[in-house]
Parts: sequence; C-alpha cells; structure tokens
Amino acid sequence: MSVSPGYRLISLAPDRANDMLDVNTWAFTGEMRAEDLEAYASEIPFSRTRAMEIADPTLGEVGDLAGVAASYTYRMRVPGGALVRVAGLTWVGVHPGHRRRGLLRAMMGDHLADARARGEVASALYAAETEIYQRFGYGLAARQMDVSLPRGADLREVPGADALRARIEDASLERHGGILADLQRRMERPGTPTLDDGDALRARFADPGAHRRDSERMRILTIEQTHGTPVAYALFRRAGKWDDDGLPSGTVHTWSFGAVDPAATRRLWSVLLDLDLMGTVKASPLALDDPLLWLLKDPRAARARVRDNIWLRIVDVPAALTAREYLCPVDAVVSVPDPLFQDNAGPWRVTSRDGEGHVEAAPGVEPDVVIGVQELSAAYLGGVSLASLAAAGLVEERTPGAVHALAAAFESTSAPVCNLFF
Ligand SMILES: CC(=O)SCCNC(=O)CCNC(=O)[C@H](O)C(C)(C)COP(=O)(O)OP(=O)(O)OC[C@H]1O[C@@H](n2cnc3c(N)ncnc32)[C@H](O)[C@@H]1OP(=O)(O)O
Repeated sequence: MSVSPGYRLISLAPDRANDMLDVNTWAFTGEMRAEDLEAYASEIPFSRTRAMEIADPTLGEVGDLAGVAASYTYRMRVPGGALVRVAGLTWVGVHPGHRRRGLLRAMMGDHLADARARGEVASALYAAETEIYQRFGYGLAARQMDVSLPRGADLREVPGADALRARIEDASLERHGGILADLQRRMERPGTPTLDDGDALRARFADPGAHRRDSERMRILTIEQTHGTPVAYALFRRAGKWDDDGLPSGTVHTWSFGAVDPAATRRLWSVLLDLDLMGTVKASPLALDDPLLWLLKDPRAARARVRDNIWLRIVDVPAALTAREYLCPVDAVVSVPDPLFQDNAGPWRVTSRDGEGHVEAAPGVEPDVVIGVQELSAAYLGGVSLASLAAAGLVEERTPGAVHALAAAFESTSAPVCNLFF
C-alpha cells in the first residue's frame, strides 16, 4: 500500500479527538457545536483510528490532519447462525482541500490489510455515496426497508405478547448497555452484529444534540418477561407537532430495534404504535421480510422505501465460506478474482452435504463458476442471489447449471439486515 507523497499515515490518540472531528466536519459539512464535542468523541474507537497527517509544508500545516478513518470490531451473524468477526468501517472523511489525491485509497488499503491481520473475515460499512467503495471490493450485502405507519395501525394477535412488560426510559449506557449487548447476541437474523466490544457499545449511546433536530433526546423501549429477562428493545425519539387544526400529529422515529421471538416483536410494535400525541411511526431499519410486515392487519398501511443497508467486503474467502451454512448440498469449484488479496482467488472447492461448509484449495482445477470478490461479498449473507448477479452478467458460469446449484445453496431462510447504523 502506498501513501500519497507529502502525507503520512498515523494511528490517532484520544487527545486528538477534536482534530479528527474537525476533519469530519469539513468532510461532511455543517457545524459541530461545542456542546456536542464530548458526545461525538465518545463514539470514536481510538484503538482502531487512523489518520493522514500532512508531512509536507507545501500541502498545509505539517502535523494537521487531512483524512481520517476508523473501525469498530463486531461479530456478525451469518446464515446458519455462526458469528464471524467483521470490521465495521466508519468515520471516513478527507478534508475537501486534500481530496482526490489518493488519501482514501491509501486508508482503505491499510484498513483492509489490518482487518485481515486481526483475523476478521470481512469489513462492513454504510456508504455515504454508494459508488465510493465498490472499487475496493465492497458488495451490497443487505437492503433495508424504512416504513412509515399511522399511529394505531392494527396488529394480529400473538399468544403471550400482552403478558410481556414494557419499560420506557432515557437510554443510558450504564442502565441499558448490558441489555443491548445481550439482545444483539441472541438475535438470529443474518447481518445482526453483536455489541461485545466496548467501543461499539459505547457509540450506541452517544446522543449529540445535533442528532436530535426537532426531536427529544434518545429514549429506549425495552420489553421483558415477567421475571425480568429482556426480549426486545427499540431506541427511539418522538418529535411533537400540532397541526393547523390543533390536532396532535407527532412522529416516533426508531433507528435500531430487535426482538428475540414473535411475542416480543408484537409487544414492541404495539407500544411504539400507541404513544400519545403521535400521528406517525417511522420504523427503520426493517429487513425485507421483517415480521412487522406480516403482523400488520393492513399491510398497505406501511408506506415503504427500500435502500441499501450494509456493504460487505470479504477479506478472507476460505474462512468466510467455511463459516456459513449451505441450504442444500453443493459441490462446486469457485474462483474469486480479488485485486487486493491474490490469495483469495483460489480456485476453491466448496462442498456441503449437511449444511456445514467445507472449503479447500483446488490448485489447477478449472472453476465451475468465477465470482469476483465484490459479488461474493454481496451474496454472502444470503440477501442477494448469485443467480440474479449472473443474470446481470456479474458472475461467470463455466459449467452449465453450476450457478443455479450454488445460488440455491447460498440462499438464506431470512433476509439479512444490520440493525445498528455505524
Ligand atoms: C464508511 C463511511 O464512513 S462513509 C463516509 C465517506 N465520507 C464522505 O462521504 C465524506 C465526504 N467525502 C470525502 O471525505 C472524500 O471525498 C472521500 C473519503 C469520499 C474520498 O476521499 P479521497 O481521498 O478524495 O479519495 P481518493 O482520492 O483516494 O479516491 C479513490 C478513488 O475513489 C473515487 N472516489 C472518491 N470519492 C468518490 C465519490 N464520492 N464518488 C465516486 N467515486 C469517488 C476516486 O475517483 C478514486 O477513483 P480511482 O482511484 O478508482 O480513479
């Protein structure tokens, strides 16, 4: 990996939080209010934060930061239930005065090599602009639905739901950190990240005023069984509003929620859909097959918008393919061209008889299918069919029928979604 001349890549220490936030304010535009600095700084994972420092006085003040990037460490659920280690890339920003000189490219090379060295099988991110990261091998692995529902939308009954207790409180790391970590660990949908890491968990509860806009501070709804075991949560805010006729028409926003069983799901939404003075509930991010869609008596009441959720980049192909399950028996030789990590290319023989994946190097064997690392990453969580990528000309079938067989094996019984934005 080469660093653009005149810059040096450094690890960033916590005492430079304000410098980092300054670069991000330049990159993302807007003003960072003095009273928000502490909250933003609490979100930065300093043990994994890198920056591009100016080293040449003709480019600016030597020692000033020109670009930054950081990552959290997660374990992410994959089809079949295994948890794989994933780096969650975030905070990427280059000062507009230093853009298009290769700073991002250098930081991406560093990030992906670092993730691999740490034993993470993939890097995941939310893209500010979707074209940026595909050149580095990221594929769109999950899409999400954001729905807008009228207050009081009727839900079908689920036995046991009404007996569950609901608590509504200010969200706090001390009081709710353990509950979130526990629930994220128990949720089974592919794409769900755990919050075992302290940095990633702390970032959930940072609540800078700028995030609120016209809404209240961050609240949390937790659903628990009568003996106190948590079974669901939603982080949310309400924005109060009165319309011209004096009628209350506030909005509830939820941006992170999860439940471990059907009764918990039903109870969670029955509370969120019935908050006083609200007219609308904006729920995000739903998986494309989220159970809320089936609970609604009037599914048309949900006005939905679909957009990209997480982008994934596998950095260790054999480890990734071994970790997930295969829905039907498969025996195929796959080659995975990867411009950054040549040893990902294989060819790999992927076999599974009982759901469990076996992957072994097959040097010299003609591949049945050629799948670039971007497409393999897109298909990995089971949210994108390899057959649909082949139909778009993005997967090359060398043995007739091989794509169909692989695509069937790569399916997932539930659509992936990452329920935590980072
Ligand atoms: C995971 C996250 O944190 S998402 C947040 C990303 N940050 C932002 O969007 C903030 C605003 N933008 C920026 O800070 C910068 O413009 C960045 C980080 C997007 C790009 O940084 P730069 O240092 O200018 O990128 P760099 O010069 O390394 O470009 C690398 C390649 O990406 C391309 N590229 C960079 N930005 C974009 C973009 N916004 N859209 C499309 N392509 C882009 C470049 O053209 C270049 O292409 P090539 O080398 O294949 O010809």
